[in-house]
Amino acid sequence: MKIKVGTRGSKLAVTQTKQAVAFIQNKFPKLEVELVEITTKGDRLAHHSLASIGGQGAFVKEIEYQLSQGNIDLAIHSLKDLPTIIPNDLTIGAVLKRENPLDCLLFKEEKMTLKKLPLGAKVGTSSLRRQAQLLKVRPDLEIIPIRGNIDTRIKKLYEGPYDAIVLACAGLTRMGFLEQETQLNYEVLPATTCLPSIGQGALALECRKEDASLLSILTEIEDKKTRAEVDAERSFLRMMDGSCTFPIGAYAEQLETGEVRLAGVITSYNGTEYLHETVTDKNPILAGQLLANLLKEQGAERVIQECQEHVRKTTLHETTTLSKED
Ligand SMILES: NCc1[nH]cc(CCC(=O)O)c1CC(=O)O
Repeated sequence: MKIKVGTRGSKLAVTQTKQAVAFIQNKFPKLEVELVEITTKGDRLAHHSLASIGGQGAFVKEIEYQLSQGNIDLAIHSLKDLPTIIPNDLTIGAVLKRENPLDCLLFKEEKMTLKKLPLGAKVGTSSLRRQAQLLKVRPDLEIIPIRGNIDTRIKKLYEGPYDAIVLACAGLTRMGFLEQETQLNYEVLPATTCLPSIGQGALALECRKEDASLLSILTEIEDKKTRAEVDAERSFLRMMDGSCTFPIGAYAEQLETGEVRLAGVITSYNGTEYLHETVTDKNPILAGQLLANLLKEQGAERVIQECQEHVRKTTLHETTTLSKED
């Protein structure tokens, strides 16, 4: 059997596609794979704001189109970039065992930590979720937008106005940036400080629903624990209407009992309003729904609406805007 695997051209996308393909071929050595590079609107317009090019979905839509058309058979995405609702003819055939799901602060200076950053230090992120959770513990920080792929952002840390930037551990690890010889100065942000983006650290393997032969392979390589965890996180996001722009984070962990413990956060843009809850349930989808309902009871919808109004007001005259995720 031979399949075409689509990937974006960014270094991270190519790296993680190759890692996933190697993993599949290790279990199915007879599977032949051809890599097809797809340039998305999001990649071509990397210097524009995400909101102006159609949000995070812009990276995904063109790849899904090629999948639906049959030009490729498999797409490998960072799950956190994949909207909770995907086209009807497509499905997530497998999720792979996830990397460290947490966020990471990279510092310009050696031996720096979040606690030790000087008053008013400049932190680069275009993610409202990261901004809000950082400002909750350090209201004095100055948040400055930053875009571009991982390499570009690390370069900007050293060449730009930033004292620190925030990136996901997973991408940094896959690209080898957290190995000792790179000598980057970093601190992993614990879930108690910064809940990650829904699905962060996991790779999703998307294919056509009707592609039974590929689906049977994907079922075999699926990491069931990761699937349960991201099902819970995505169920929560779906209930909160994750297509909109507001700070939302979640982290699920499947316990030894099989139950899923799910923590979630919804905040105002600067973290002064902060709704945080944890639920545990044996059904991941239900866990997500329980959590969403708990937070709604505490006023989540008002916090979200106020945040969206703030974003609308502050981004009217700017070319660079904040997005749900960066
Ligand atoms: N939207 C950008 C993006 N999409 C996936 C990752 C890497 C982390 C992952 O796979 O979850 C990143 C970079 C980042 O947020 O630092």
